Amino acid sequence: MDRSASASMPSSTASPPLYSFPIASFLNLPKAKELSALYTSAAIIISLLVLEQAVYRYKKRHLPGAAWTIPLIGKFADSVAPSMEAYKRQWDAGALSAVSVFNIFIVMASSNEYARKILNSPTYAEPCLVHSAKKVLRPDNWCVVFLTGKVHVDYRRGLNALFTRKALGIYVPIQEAVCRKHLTRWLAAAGKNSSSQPIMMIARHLNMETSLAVFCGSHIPEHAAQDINDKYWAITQSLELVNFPFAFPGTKVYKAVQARKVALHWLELAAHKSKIAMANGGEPECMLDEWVRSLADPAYKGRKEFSDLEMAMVLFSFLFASQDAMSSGLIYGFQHLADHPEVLSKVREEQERIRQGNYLKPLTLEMIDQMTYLYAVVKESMRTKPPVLMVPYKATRAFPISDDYTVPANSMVIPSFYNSLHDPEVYPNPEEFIPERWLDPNGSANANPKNYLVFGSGPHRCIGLEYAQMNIVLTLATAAVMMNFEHDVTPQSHLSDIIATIFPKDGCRLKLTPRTYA
Ligand code: HEM
Repeated sequence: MDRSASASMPSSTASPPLYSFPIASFLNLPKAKELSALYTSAAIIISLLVLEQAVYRYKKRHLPGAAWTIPLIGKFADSVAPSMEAYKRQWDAGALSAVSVFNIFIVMASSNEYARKILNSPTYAEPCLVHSAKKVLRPDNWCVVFLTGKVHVDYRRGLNALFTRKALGIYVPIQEAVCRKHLTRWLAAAGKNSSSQPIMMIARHLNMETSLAVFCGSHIPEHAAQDINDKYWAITQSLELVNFPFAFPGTKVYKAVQARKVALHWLELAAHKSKIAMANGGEPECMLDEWVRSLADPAYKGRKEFSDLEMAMVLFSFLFASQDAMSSGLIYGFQHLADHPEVLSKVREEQERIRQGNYLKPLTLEMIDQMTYLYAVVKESMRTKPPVLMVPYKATRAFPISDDYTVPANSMVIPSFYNSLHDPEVYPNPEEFIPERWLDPNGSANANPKNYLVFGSGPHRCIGLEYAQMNIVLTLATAAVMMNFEHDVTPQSHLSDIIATIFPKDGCRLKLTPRTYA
């Protein structure tokens, strides 16, 4: 007898089978009270959804943009995986266009006129960091981007001492030493592996170590710079337009906050050491020293006391503002030079002339000033591939941006730089990389400086722009004399990834070999 079969099939007269359910209750209709609650909830939800659409349409008025917004999330999907193609479609839709993400109403400004108007209207609009950026920078950080009006002007004035020509002159040997160390390492690695390698992460590392050495000199140990670099990628990755709202362990913002803690720890220690060194009569050897020295200058009128933590927070905000933008500028600089051998050979001719054949002679700011052609290369490289595509601002009150449109108060308003930098009237053949356009003082590129929005415009214009350009020039000059670089072009080389700033999708694969006379 098959006992197992009988055991598994309970008879209908025994206890009720496990799969039976109360048929009677299933057939029961919901009670009237429950029904009414159901209808009320449905009515509220439908009204809210209709209201959401009505508010969107009311704010958008005649601006181009989707006629309806996707309920609740809007264009969330586009902001999670941003692409150049989607942005270009939005910019080309109109000089002003509308979009909504999570019910945040956003006006995108793509023309030069409107982009500049936003950047130069501090009474109507101010920079607004994405949610994650505030958490990463610390909400109590009083860095420049959070300030407005007179406090902002005074604060910036106090930091000007860090970017004077005297200060830049102090930074040059530091930058050159780090650059040579890293490029030598790149060449050593290339010597062991003859295939091309992406320079994306090694260029970011070079940039990070340069920044930390310029900011802190010998007040930060080399292993700390390595530690900060290793963790910094978490910060870059957290800079999405929309993040999970709470920094729970495991989230991108949580990891970024941990990385910031490590960086602030080392920067605070460096500020402490710099104060001691300057108090003992030391000569300024880095940005921190120059800052401490300028505060002690009897001619200096601003606030004199800054705690170690306050100084660390300023330096961290510099890192935050520059690490991704500088790396993008640097990597595209390499890619453009490798793709245009005729430009690279002109760069080398210029180096030969300035260095008078002595490639080991230390660089000075005066020598860098003479690199006119390389400066044109860097300017053109960032025009064609602007590291920062746009900066989010917030309308602090109703902002009459044009004759027929007023941005509603509390909307996000985003000036985009791409169309200004690719305007064919100002830059004929705008997609082409032509450094020569910057060499003619009367040419249309130089005659229209207001189109060059790579570093923004107005009261929040980049504070580090001269240092930034000088650093990219210095790095490319050193690379041009130390190494040959050949671009391994892949189908993704000329597509851009947007990871806070823009990068070649394949990470820019270069094959490096040493130049014999460097
Ligand atoms: C290629 C490199 C860089 C690019 C493309 C770049 C671009 C920008 C842009 C577009 C802005 C916003 C301007 C505006 O709202 O009008 C900005 C602001 C800023 N940048 Fe840069 N930047 C670069 C490097 C640097 C460096 C090296 C530093 C510091 C060492 C720096 C520090 C800052 C600061 C502190 C602000 C905020 C200024 C304020 O709110 O007053 N940036 N940058």
